[in-house]
Amino acid sequence: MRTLQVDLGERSYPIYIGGGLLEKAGDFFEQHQQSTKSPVLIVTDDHVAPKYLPVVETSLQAKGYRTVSKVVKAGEKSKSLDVYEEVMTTAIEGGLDRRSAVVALGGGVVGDLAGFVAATYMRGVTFVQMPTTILAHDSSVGGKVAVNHRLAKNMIGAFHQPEMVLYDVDSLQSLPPRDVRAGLSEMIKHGLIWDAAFADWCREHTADLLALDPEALGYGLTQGCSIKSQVVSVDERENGLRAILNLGHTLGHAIEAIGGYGEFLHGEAISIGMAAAAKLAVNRGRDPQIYKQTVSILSGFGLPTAMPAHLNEQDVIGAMMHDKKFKEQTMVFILPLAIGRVEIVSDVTLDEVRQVIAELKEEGQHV
Ligand SMILES: NC(=O)c1ccc[n+]([C@@H]2O[C@H](COP(=O)([O-])OP(=O)(O)OC[C@H]3O[C@@H](n4cnc5c(N)ncnc54)[C@H](O)[C@@H]3O)[C@@H](O)[C@H]2O)c1
Ligand SMILES: O=C(O)C(=O)C[C@@H](O)[C@H](O)[C@H](O)COP(=O)(O)O
Ligand SMILES: [Zn+2]
Repeated sequence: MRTLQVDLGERSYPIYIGGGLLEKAGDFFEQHQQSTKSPVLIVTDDHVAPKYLPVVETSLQAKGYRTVSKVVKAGEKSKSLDVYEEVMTTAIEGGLDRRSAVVALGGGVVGDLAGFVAATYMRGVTFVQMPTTILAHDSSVGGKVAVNHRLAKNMIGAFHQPEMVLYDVDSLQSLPPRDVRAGLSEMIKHGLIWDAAFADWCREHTADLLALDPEALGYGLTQGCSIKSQVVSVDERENGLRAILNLGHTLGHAIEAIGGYGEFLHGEAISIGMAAAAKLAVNRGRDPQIYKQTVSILSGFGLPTAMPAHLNEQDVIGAMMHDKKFKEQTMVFILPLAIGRVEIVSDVTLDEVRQVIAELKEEGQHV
């Protein structure tokens, strides 16, 4: 097992990464929740529950915790205020008190939803992340929790750090291939924003990662979590540096929203967004190799890098204008300076965005 630490003063917490950890959930829980046996709410989805819920329930119950479970429908649509209210109802009916914990057992959807419940139930209770997707190496670390609004992603949320992240990498073996690829998109992002050598390593280990080779996965997830926690430790609430974690998200979130939170997976939309950011950087005079290399690594993983032809340019721009990063008539974009290095640029005009959308549609015709 590898252990990383997210350094945030009194809100610091460990990330445990290894095999067989869900079976030991009760032991880890006791270490972190020694003083209370208040009921625990486990939030999961209907793909994850049949596979991993019983083992977590059994492990917690064996240590004397009473558990209450809420199984939501799998998929991005469950990151909604309606489902949030349903989970709250389960928490209240289940008798959770102020010393209770909420556990997110699943991917980023369950993590963001359960985290927002933990942040707001009785004004905030303990939160534990048990990620079961590759993508969740990103979402389980850093404390951003939220649900979506019909008009814009993650619009209703909070910062609420977990007490610990228990990352059982054995669980990843049951992921469908599409979710494997989408999860690797955020792993590649961590290389593109922070560490050229790690981006290279991802490219060189494309086949191993797609095949869920345990050694490659363990290394890749540890590096991804480590980069994420280094950034978050410097800037917990996104007053500056943390914005770099948003590479590809300005456009990506718009694509997810206009796709009705289901047509495109988060990692897929972010892949298109990363290609767009690289193209924008090149249009602003950066080395054309940046775009070529970005597209090469992403497409090597089978990720999309072209703007889908059926997406209407005006709809995309309209959705982007609801984003947290829209200010007056300009957009904040994270743009690559080179592979492994990015800058935060706050003066990208809508015309530049229109041009990139058109160019990425053109690229799509050559795929
Ligand atoms: N809070 C953050 O910092 C942050 C960071 C990145 C992404 N996110 C959010 O994360 C979400 C995407 O996360 P995701 O890609 O994990 O999606 P997800 O939670 O929907 O999981 C993807 C799919 O895999 C299934 N699944 C999960 N674990 C499985 C397993 N072990 N075996 C088989 N199937 C399994 C799920 O049921 C789902 O169908 C988005 O909402 C995105 O906005 C948040
Ligand atoms: O943790 C962060 O900060 C990120 O930006 C990570 C992103 O991968 C993630 O999708 C996040 O939820 C986006 O945050 P938002 O503030 O743009 O909604
Ligand atoms: Zn993301």
